[in-house]
Amino acid sequence: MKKLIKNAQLYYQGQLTPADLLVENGKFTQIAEEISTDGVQVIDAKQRLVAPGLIDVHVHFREPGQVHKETIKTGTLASAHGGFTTVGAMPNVIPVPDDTEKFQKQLELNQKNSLINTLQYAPVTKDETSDELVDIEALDELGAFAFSNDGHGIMNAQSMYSAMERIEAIGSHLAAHVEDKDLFNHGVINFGSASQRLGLPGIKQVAETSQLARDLVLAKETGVHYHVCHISTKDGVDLVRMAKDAGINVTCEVTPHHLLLSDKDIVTDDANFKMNPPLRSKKDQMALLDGLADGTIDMIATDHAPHAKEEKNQGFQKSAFGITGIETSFPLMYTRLVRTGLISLEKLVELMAVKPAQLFGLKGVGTIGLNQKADFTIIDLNQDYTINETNFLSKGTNSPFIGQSVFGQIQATYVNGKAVYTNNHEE
Ligand SMILES: NC(=O)N[C@@H](CC(=O)O)C(=O)O
Ligand SMILES: [Zn+2]
Ligand SMILES: [Zn+2]
Repeated sequence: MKKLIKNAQLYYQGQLTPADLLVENGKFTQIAEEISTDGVQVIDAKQRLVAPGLIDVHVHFREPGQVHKETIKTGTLASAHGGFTTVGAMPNVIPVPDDTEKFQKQLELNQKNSLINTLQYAPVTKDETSDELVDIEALDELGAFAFSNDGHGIMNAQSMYSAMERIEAIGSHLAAHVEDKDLFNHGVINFGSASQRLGLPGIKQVAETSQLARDLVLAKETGVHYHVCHISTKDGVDLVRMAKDAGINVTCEVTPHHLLLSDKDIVTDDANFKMNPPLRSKKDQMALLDGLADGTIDMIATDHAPHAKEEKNQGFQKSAFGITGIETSFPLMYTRLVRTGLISLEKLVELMAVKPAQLFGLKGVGTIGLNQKADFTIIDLNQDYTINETNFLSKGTNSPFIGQSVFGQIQATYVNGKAVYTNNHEE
């Protein structure tokens, strides 16, 4: 089945350009200023942005184990609704896929239930909490996207060192949730004025930065591609900047919420603002924006971490860490970073598609190109709407951005040339 996308404002080879695109057998077979062919289905993009399908290297689907929070089906539908066609799913499901049998089962589940490309992280250690490494080579062989113990820091330096050596040897990637468990203690909110004001136990910044500093030294020694998950502090950004200057093979991601909010925004005991790492100080937030602008931060990732309502309506002390995020990421980033002039639209597409693909070595995604598979999204940059709980296709509806007005509504998302989400009846 052929499809002709007419009147696109296309992101192509780093630039925005008016174009038509022909899709045949799931691939782009022609990209030109004007294409006319008969007997094809025509989709009028109406001068809207046509971007490569967005890529999020950090999401949590909760299947198996906690399907009341999210399933692979609802998570991937929510992703498509957010303009995403490729995601990296973290392995903190139950059971953790920490051997070849469980990993194979996880891949099969993903395959069976995903509407988009779901890439699967393998854990670094057994159960994500032990010091014992998984069979890194075997899980890589099965198709692990990368390795991460997300949700937990890797406390044992020897385990981290060996993991890095082995992951480097196979050319894979290590994505680190940097958190020193002892320094983190029982905190629920950033340590500082907000924790004091609300009388809640604080999470010290050094819980993040001390482990990050250790890891950067180990990464230098081993040469591994070391990726920092959800960086949240000024000191963290400074460390990554120094490490990059020193030639260490490090990349990092930041979430929309850490870029747009600080602990000042937490005015009541509302767990829509509870996530790990926590929202930091205004100074940290500004440093993240600087790090994004100067290239220290390589990409935006949502850390989409859905939970059930009852798990999020119990205040900071008792609610779960994590918020829904994949559906609001593009509109928020576009509205708050591009429309305000902080970054260009081209740069945003780089941060949300091009760079994640490039830095994680993903072939054939993250850009639009001839004979490449047709993974793309159509976005109306001039359509505004209000984020509210009923918009979400994810089972998780807890967001600190509810009530906010945003531009950049996703009109449709295509994977292999097939619509996996459309907000109207054009297809
Ligand atoms: N970010 C969170 O607050 N929670 C994540 C775990 C994680 O990303 O560390 C989760 O799995 O719920
Ligand atoms: Zn994490
Ligand atoms: Zn996470």
